[in-house]
Amino acid sequence: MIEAVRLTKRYGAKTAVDDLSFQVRPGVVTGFLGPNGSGKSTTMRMILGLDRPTSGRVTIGGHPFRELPNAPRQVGALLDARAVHGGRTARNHLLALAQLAGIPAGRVDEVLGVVGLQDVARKRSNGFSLGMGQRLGIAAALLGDPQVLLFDEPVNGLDPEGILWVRNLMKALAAEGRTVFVSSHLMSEMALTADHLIVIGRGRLLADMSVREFIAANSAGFARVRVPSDEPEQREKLTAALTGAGGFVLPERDGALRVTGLALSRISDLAHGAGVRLWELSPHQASLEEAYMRLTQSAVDYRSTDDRLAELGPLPEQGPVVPDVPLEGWYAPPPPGTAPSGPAGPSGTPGPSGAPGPGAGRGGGARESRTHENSTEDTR
Ligand SMILES: Nc1ncnc2c1ncn2[C@@H]1O[C@H](COP(=O)(O)OP(=O)(O)OP(=O)(O)O)[C@@H](O)[C@H]1O
Repeated sequence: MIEAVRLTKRYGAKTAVDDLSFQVRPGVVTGFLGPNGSGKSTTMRMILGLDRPTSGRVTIGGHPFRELPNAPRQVGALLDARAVHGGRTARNHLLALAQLAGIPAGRVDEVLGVVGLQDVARKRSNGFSLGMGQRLGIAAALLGDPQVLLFDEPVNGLDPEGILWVRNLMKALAAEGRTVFVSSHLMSEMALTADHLIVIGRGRLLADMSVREFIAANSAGFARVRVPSDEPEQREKLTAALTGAGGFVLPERDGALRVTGLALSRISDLAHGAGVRLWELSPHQASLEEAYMRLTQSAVDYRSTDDRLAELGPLPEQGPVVPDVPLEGWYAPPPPGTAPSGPAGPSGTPGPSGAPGPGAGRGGGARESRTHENSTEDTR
């Protein structure tokens, strides 16, 4: 188990990690999520004894990393896949690491096979693609057959097949009872890989819960309403009626209206009262990616000026909604046969949802919201 207690790291005036306490348990994949610059890598570096905490502590199996006997055989990590001596072949790189850690050479060929690099084992790694470099980094992490594994953004640069492979590998390692801690800035990927989530923003803990609890605590139901496409004035009329009744209305890109704060029956009555014909009135559940972006939106350092998330307004107050069928993206209609029938929330929108579908997440997370980088902070 990894345990952080009031972990804090300051670089001059910058607080990269702020009073962070959490536990990472064996047997499950724990996703470590946060927008760019939220302190994930700094936390991982402190777990691995590469950075000293300003205050607080972090231990693995009860010991600080530097005090672990034979650490490479207990803890494996992928931090920066580019940190490889490019002049060496993949096999020689791993052999050097194995020798340092007293690991038998036979294990090198084993892990090369596990990561699928056996055919290029005798090629110099400076000719490797980013994805091959990631695989080599993962091979290095697996070398000591460790019980505790840390992966910092392991799917960076991987193609869809590689991403699936990493996902399955993480799950298999956890199923063997290992502690698997994986950072990412993409909720959509973590939702498919992790069982448990630790979410941070600006170095502070925002959430520490299972994926299922995360959805329940953070997602919100909404209604999608559509008027005939050739009657824009009807849309205006309906918007005025819904807003007047206390609803929050957001126009979607395809002409539909996204409504929160009003029950479906109330929306229907208001439309009828205003003499507006409806082509669609359907309940939806916000995507997991959106829930994540809502949670972290005040903790994002860099934001695009064209950020429609900011227009969404606050989450309507409601009890937890635990979804049980896959979510669709923001603008997709519900899949056939998933018309919900459960109890309605305050907005009258029972929740067809669950893990995000392929369309979940508009724009794929905070990285794409970045318009400029504060290079004075990136002094590593
Ligand atoms: N050595 C350093 N000196 C000064 N500031 C640093 C140093 N390392 C990290 N920081 C700052 O601390 C903050 C957290 O950085 P960190 O790399 O841990 O975030 P991250 O969540 O891993 O981000 P990303 O997803 O972009 O990799 C950032 O503002 C970063 O600029």
